[in-house]
Amino acid sequence: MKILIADDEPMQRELLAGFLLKQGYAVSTAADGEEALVLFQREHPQLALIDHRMPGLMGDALLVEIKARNPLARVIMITAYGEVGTAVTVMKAGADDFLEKPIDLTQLLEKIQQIEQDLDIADDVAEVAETLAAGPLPMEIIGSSPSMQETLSVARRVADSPWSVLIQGETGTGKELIARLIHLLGPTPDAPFVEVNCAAIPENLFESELFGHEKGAFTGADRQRRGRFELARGGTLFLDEVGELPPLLQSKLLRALQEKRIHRVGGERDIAVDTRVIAATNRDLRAMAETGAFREDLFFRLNVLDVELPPLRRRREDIPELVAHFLKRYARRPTRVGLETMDLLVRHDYPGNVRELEHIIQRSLTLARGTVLQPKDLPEEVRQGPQVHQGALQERLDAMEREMLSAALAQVDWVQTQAAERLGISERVLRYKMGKHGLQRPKD
Ligand SMILES: Nc1ncnc2c1ncn2[C@@H]1O[C@H](COP(=O)(O)OP(=O)(O)OP(=O)(O)O)[C@@H](O)[C@H]1O
Repeated sequence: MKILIADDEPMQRELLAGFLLKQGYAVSTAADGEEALVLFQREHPQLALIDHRMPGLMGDALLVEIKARNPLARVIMITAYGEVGTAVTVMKAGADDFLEKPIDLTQLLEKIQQIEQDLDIADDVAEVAETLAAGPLPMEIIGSSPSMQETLSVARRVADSPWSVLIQGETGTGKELIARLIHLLGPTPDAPFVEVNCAAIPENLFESELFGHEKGAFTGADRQRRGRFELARGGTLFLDEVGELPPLLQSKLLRALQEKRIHRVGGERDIAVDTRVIAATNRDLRAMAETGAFREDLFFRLNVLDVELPPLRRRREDIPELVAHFLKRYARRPTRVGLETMDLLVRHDYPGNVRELEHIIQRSLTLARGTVLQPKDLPEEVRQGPQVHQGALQERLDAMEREMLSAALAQVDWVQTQAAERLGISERVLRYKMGKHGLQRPKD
């Protein structure tokens, strides 16, 4: 049996690894959650021993990621002594078992042997892991409309080349899905696919997140850490919402792409990386490059190949098929969609695109009484159908929206989290709306 140990505490890690090796198990060790995930993808262990408290990707998050990649893999969570609450939480979150510190090695061995007995199906685990490792499979991408077919055929053609790809499309159109498809169809489908959401990382942590850091590089850097660029070595680095990358990082990314080398924060030497970069954006990056809001040379680097994802309202013929797909995925029992309901679904405009449709189906399923979705199960804005008073009214509303957005943003010095909170919308919706109205932080 292969066992993965994830613990940031070197002593504990080595103690466990040494003990388990002596018992004849194949052991690999990781010092943090990200590394653990990479190892998990590569080696398909049947069991992971995870320290609940780790910096970076926490034990909880790692648990979820592992179970998402292979539901059959077992996870034993190591919790601090006396933290009954934590133990309950991790079990609820899907851990198979937990052990309190200090670890009783005899007890650990018993648990492992029990798992081994349960896992006569050990071979199946490896097989499932292999199919799941790279995320959603290509056939899960729905779209027979001509525009989606065109997009998919471009994606297939660019997959083989080593060049950077820029995927453009509104929020929720499936950019990440296409990025995974390109990775899977590329020359190294088994290598890691590592995602970075450029809008979600605080500016001061960006460089270390992307390129890693050496021990002591800054206050709090109490150990060496590899960045996502390095973790994606040989595979694909997916830079989501690349338009949000701060200017300094834009230069550093450009250098990394040009020289195929990176530099950890506080590091003395360069590290060669043969990582393919796929970037995605819901903003008009070309326009941003033209106005100087995004480095033009970086734009050209990223945009060597480009894939365009059409908004859902431009390919309404895909809607029924997507509805069927999400019903199959989320309905607990066979469920149909009434004619009138489907009609409303096809006519809705979906500013949040496929993700919005997915959420609508999920939500409707929880509201529906019978096995047929009715119009009353749909959210208000879908049920009302397309607005008749477009034109003048729409223009006024748009103008009002734009004004409210820019006022809210200016009040909080363009901190998007705070502006979204003031407006009572999610950050994602805020960014979408900023894109729609071409709102950008003014340069000082
Ligand atoms: N063609 C499709 N077939 C099936 N599912 C899809 C399709 N397109 C998108 N989805 C689903 O819709 C959701 C959103 O897709 P994804 O995260 O890839 O969008 P995105 O463009 O990367 O969004 P964002 O810009 O907000 O990051 C996901 O759950 C994805 O699985």
